[in-house]
Amino acid sequence: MPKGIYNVPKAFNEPVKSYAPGTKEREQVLAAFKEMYNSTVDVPLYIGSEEIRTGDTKTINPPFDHKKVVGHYHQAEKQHVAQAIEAALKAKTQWAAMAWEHRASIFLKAAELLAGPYRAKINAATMIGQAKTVHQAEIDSACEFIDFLRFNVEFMTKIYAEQPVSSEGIWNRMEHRPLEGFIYAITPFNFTAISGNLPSAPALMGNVVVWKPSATQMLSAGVIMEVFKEAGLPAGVINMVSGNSAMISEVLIGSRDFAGVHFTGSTGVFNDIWAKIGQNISKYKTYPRIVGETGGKDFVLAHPSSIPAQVATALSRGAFEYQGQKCSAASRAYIPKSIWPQVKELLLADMASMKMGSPEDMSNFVSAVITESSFDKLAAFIDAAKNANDAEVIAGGNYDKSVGYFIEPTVILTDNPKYDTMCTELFGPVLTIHVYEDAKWEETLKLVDETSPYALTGAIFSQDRYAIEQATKALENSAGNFYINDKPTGAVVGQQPFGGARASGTNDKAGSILNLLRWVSPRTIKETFVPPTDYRYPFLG
Ligand SMILES: NC(=O)c1ccc[n+]([C@@H]2O[C@H](COP(=O)([O-])OP(=O)(O)OC[C@H]3O[C@@H](n4cnc5c(N)ncnc54)[C@H](O)[C@@H]3O)[C@@H](O)[C@H]2O)c1
Ligand SMILES: N[C@@H](CCC=O)C(=O)O
Repeated sequence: MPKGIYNVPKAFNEPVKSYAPGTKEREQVLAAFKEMYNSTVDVPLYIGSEEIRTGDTKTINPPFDHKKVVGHYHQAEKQHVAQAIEAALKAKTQWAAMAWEHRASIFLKAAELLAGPYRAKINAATMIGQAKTVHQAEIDSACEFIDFLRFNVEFMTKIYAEQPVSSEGIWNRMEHRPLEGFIYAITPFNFTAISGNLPSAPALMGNVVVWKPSATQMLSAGVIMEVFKEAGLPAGVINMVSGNSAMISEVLIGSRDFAGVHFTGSTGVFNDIWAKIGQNISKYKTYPRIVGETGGKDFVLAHPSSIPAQVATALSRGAFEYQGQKCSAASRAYIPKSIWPQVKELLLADMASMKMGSPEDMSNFVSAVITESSFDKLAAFIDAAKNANDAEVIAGGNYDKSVGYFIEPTVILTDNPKYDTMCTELFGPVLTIHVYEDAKWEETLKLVDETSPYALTGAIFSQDRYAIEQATKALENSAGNFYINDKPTGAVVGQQPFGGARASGTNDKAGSILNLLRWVSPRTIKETFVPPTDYRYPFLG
């Protein structure tokens, strides 16, 4: 037990390295890339203290060179998932009882390992396995992951410090217990940082976790487990299983000890998980916490007063960085007629200069999309737009999967504001633009709000403060992360807590105190120093 009321190191955002030619970090990441690309890793299941190799493996292939094999990962069977629950529950008592400063130390050490000795490795794994350019890998797998770890430690101490008042003669205390049971963390392919945060945030608060990464993030998932182990995380606190998602969910959500799910991924999958939890509700020891951050159809709305170069740059970056595979990516835009010719000219010039290929070639701005099924889906939407009466492809539109799953950054222009790609999440480098009459600004605000079921991110551009105020109010429920004169991507931990409502999730704001509060169950303790010894009130005489 602590013998002091400790202060933790002040959290700060990890500075983003430049990787400019001639820098040490560029040399290091390229060396790590080469080494990983020319070897084959074998990613096991991590259950308790064991690394389990089931022999039922799947290959890991870089999306930009899909015939290349850079490793294998092992798939779990039912018995392994049950074993992971057992290992978690076995670790629980000791982990939950460990003094908080030791839990904090483990995750602060993980942050420093990522900032130093593991930086090149985790970035290279993210570049290869998830097809991120070096800058996109750096802001995700290095900086955002480090930020989650550092800031969560600080938030944890704020939660513990928040105490009720005590009136004379009594002492009221609040303790924040971990949940009874285990947490199921399910993570998406597109952010290594999210994969690290979803199991580690509940673990930091004293919980034990079974983590299921995405099949297309296994290369960096393996590195995350290496980092946690080297940081000193005790066996069984975070157990990693991969394989058939439906089977894994059936076992975990079907367990009496299931205490919560920490999910990030698509809305459909989250809805299924919620329904499964509902079906099992009478089985659980405690009501499970359900936290899910899901899809988006994120908008950029320009006012006639906005500056065309700013709008065009926000679209180039917001829509096409990481091939549009951010839940926050700008995927629908509303541009007033008066500035459209300039915005169009600048945007198309930007796009003409974007190079696409392997992340190893650092002159590439974009790379491949994650899988063949994603490629096929995107190609079908592009073809449909080419054949539509109410839409046209005005830039890009080509695709080729012979070597990698390459989809050219594409812009669809539509005069139908409810055109399919204005409403449906595509999750790729496809931006749909609707040009509106300047006089229809207010109608367009309504349109932006009502067009999609999602409410994750959105951006408005304007030089007119009245218009900014009006849009901020009109779009109050349209986005959980709302940007004024900035692109809708790139939230920073501690600065722009992230998440949305409506079909975009439970809005529990990853990278904030609000998220950590979901992983504890407070107990109020009242202690009376001198208890009464007579039941009669004074007025009874
Ligand atoms: N709101 C956010 O913060 C946020 C962040 C990143 C990604 N996303 C969303 O994630 C999606 C893209 O990621 P993805 O393609 O990895 O999503 P996905 O929904 O296909 O997969 C997410 C995770 O769920 C797993 N899964 C699939 N079926 C399952 C089941 N029946 N039971 C349990 N797990 C199951 C997958 O294996 C993966 O680990 C997009 O919709 C994007 O908007 C949202
Ligand atoms: N937090 C990231 C998006 C995560 C989802 O993919 C951003 O703000 O761009």
